[in-house]
Amino acid sequence: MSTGFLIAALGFLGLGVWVLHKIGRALASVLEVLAAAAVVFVALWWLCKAAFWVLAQVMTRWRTSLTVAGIYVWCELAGWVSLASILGGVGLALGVWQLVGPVSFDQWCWRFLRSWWARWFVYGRKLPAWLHACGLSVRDEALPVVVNVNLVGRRRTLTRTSAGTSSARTPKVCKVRSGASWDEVRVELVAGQKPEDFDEAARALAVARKVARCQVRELEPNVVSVDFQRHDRLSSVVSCPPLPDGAKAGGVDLRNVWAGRTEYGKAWHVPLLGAGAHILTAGASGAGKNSVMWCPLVSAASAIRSGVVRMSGIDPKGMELAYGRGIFARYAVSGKDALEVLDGLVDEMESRKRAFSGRVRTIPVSTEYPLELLEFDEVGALTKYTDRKTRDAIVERVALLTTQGRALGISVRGYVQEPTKDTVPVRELFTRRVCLRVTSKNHVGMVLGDGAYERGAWANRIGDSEAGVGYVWGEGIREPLRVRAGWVPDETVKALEDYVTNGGSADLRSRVQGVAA
Ligand SMILES: Nc1ncnc2c1ncn2[C@@H]1O[C@H](COP(=O)(O)OP(=O)(O)OP(=O)(O)O)[C@@H](O)[C@H]1O
Repeated sequence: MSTGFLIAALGFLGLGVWVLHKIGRALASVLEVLAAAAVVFVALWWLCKAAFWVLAQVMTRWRTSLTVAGIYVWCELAGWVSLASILGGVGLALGVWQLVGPVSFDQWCWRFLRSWWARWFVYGRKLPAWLHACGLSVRDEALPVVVNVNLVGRRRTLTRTSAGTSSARTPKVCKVRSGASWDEVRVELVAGQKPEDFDEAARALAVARKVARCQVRELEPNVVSVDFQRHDRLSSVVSCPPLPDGAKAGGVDLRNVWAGRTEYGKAWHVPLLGAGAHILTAGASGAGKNSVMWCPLVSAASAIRSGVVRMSGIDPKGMELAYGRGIFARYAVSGKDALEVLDGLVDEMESRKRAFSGRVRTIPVSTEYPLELLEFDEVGALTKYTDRKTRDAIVERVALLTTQGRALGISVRGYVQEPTKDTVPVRELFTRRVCLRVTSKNHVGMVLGDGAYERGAWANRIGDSEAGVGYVWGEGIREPLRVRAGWVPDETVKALEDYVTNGGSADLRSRVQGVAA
């Protein structure tokens, strides 16, 4: 009995082991199939991703793709030695070009290479991290919750994905243009951002890039250009143009008169006539207001000499314009005389209105109806520090001329040290403003308008040695532009006076009297 039971038990046990063995083998082969399928699936997934990435690169970076394809085809057909020798030859030719004509080399070749390099190796790689560090990324608070289940420790944890840059959306770098001194990086904003956010972060971005200046320009509602200044092109003095040779004096475009250079290495032109011609220049003592005044006059010398421009000057200090007194047909030092000059201009304006009303919308300037250009130095001396009656009368006349003079060929250019509303109550009426070195950050906004400082017009940080450097903003200019006025030495002012008055033989005052008569 016990032997039979033992045999039966052993039989069952054997059967059980055999069944388990079969089940184990079946499970193992199922798992094997599943693992193989998973490997194939993952491999296919990565393959598709890689193919998609390559396709995207070819589509979006077609120049790089073409270059790579070209190099590959060349190596296949002609071998790498010929390619290397040709590249070496091209490099040598470029080196010679750089030595012989650095300006044309930069303009036609180097800036494209530099832009390409900056796009891929500087801004493409580093800008997202700088933007994130400067608070210019949008953190996605609705990140997916990841559930970590630990079977061994029977513990479950809920976590969000990491909070680094990968969890935040940063603006996309669209294009980089690298000029001689500025890199202009065009970025596309992400939803939730506005251009003003970039304005506020401009200084932090400059620090991140380790440059002195960063300026933000709004190009489209969702695209801004973040400009980094690599070199200061305005660090050395800009010379004013030579006076024309009397006999060869050509016509002057009074809407576009050379006044200095911009930080982009281009010429800075100012209008003396038409849109943007009423210019207010503010700057602390010694900031270089006089070069902003004299340089365009030197450029327009032939037009002043020929009588197409008639100059008026108000010079409360009696020193600055007095140095070139001969070029001014009307001139005043005291408040009473200033009022007389302004009245003369207002009368001229009224007579032009009568002569042209209903016939033209903008009068053509000529020797008969010249551009009346008023240079009003130290505006504050007469609009704040005189008796109330004179002050009010002066402010009223200046307001009349700046609001109505444009179409009638009358322009006013004012200069002031302290740009507060008390000192220049009519400052808003000047259509274009220049802010040279000022003593306080608040003055920048007072001169150039709200938001100018945030947009990079840091006129309070201009150094004492940078006389003539300033920012221009106003009608016709989208963003504050850093410029340096051409430096006009005393002897050039004298030469200008000599040129305009034809060696002192022309009495410009008679032109006013002639018209009045
Ligand atoms: N564009 C310039 N480039 C280089 N140096 C300049 C320039 N303009 C002026 N300077 C230098 O700065 C000095 C002061 O200039 P300027 O007399 O024009 O200042 P300002 O602003 O008119 O001062 P103030 O209001 O006291 O008359 C000049 O004597 C000259 O040495």
